[in-house]
Amino acid sequence: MAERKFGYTGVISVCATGAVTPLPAFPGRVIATFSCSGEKEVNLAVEDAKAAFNIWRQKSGLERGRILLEAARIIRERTDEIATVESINNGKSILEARLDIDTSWQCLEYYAGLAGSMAGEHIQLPGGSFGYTRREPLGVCVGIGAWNYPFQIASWKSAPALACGNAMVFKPSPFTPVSALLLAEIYTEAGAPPGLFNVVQGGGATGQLLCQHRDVAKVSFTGSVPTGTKIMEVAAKGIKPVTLELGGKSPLIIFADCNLENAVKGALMANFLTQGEVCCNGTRVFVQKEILDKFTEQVVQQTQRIKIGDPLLEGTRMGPLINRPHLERVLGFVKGAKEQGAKVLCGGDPYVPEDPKLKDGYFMRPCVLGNCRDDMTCVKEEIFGPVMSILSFDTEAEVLERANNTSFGLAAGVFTRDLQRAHRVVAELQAGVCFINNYNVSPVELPFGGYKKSGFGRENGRVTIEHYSQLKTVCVEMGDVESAF
Ligand SMILES: NC(=O)C1=CN([C@@H]2O[C@H](COP(=O)(O)OP(=O)(O)OC[C@H]3O[C@@H](n4cnc5c(N)ncnc54)[C@H](O)[C@@H]3O)[C@@H](O)[C@H]2O)C=CC1
Repeated sequence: MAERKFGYTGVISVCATGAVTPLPAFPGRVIATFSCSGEKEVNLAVEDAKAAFNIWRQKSGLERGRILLEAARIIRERTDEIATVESINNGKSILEARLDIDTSWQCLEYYAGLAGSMAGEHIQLPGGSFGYTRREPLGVCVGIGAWNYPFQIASWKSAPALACGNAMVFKPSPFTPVSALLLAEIYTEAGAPPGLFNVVQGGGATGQLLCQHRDVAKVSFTGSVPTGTKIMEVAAKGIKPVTLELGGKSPLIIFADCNLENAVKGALMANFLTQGEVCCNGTRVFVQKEILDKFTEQVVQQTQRIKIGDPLLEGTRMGPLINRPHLERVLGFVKGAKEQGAKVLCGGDPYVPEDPKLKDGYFMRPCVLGNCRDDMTCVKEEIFGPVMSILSFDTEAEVLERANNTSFGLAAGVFTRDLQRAHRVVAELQAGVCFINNYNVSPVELPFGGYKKSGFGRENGRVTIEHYSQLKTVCVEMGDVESAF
């Protein structure tokens, strides 16, 4: 077995006992052991990031961009290797892991391009006086990630942070601790000062230590609503800005005039990527009555064809869920849905692959639920697994009201051939990210983030610069002081 040791940037608290082996991760097998960071290690990591920040903030945007571009190049070159680690880390198929790595280096490239163009304004004032603004970094930012897109989340948070001149201490989810370390290694190799992107490991306690640290200027968090609430409370005590990327229960609206083939593909994209463990999934699929039967039949057929198994095999399209308790939770939602009157049209049960090595894996068959009503738990709560709920509707006004009847507001989708209807509907949808005639594509040029309880702040796109920088106003007097005294 080839051994691979993970390198770290600067002083970090991670202690990987033994090497991580990027070979088939048999279910339940320990691939790496990390110790959680306590107060001492968190302090060291922040101290280290502060030192790096003092070097980094003095570089021009162009210089920072050059290092980000180099890091993007290294990620691109190592795509297969990183994707393999990510697939083992999370359980997602190798095909999807490669896509995650692609969007990661694209994000670095995008912000590398913007780094050199960040600028303030010059404002003329009376009597030859003037003012100007400087766009300055915030300092040491903290990134806290969920387990579903470990490398991508670390990249989407660090790229804009670093482009703006900040340092970042990042804490991955304890369920997927491995791949963020590769990113740290790559930033260093690309020429970033040691400690600029620093990784600490641990769970909630470590996360809290980071959020409350007095030298931390900002927290960007991806995870659940309850944790987001706690983070906001802690950040409020220090008057720290936060970006919160939280959960969702997004609607996908299929009108009768849609291109049915695309709508069916869209519904699968909206529900079954990364074993359904995707925050922006369109899990409430509203289908106009006229095409309900046809749509449902085709969706079920295609869902049954999804190949489940070893995520490292090229043909696999769905791997295991993140862990046993989560699998049981998702299966529990299916059971509850049946009890409330939903009909399981396919899947929703544990899956045992033929390969004996995989027999204890956390696999389940992707599930389509019919006969759903808006008041069912499976329709109201985020399941975060491969479970699609199909609901039927009659009119546009009705479906809009039902689609918006949720405390979440991350994403929404609409399939129709009617151009005016498409834009009219998305204008009314209470969601931060809307898709017309597609679902779950996330080009890094477009801002991503939620409305309502799905959070605030944005990742990707130009706007994120606002979330990782602050504006300094400089007022310059060219005449004499006119004193009031
Ligand atoms: N909007 C978005 O971009 C995304 C949102 N999510 C959401 O994340 C959730 C699933 O991810 P999980 O990892 O289970 O979420 P989680 O909220 O349990 O944990 C997320 C991260 O927060 C850390 N954490 C836990 N307690 C903390 C505390 N008190 N202070 C600071 N950090 C703390 C965890 O260790 C982990 O790194 C789902 O609700 C999903 O919708 C997931 C991916 C993307």
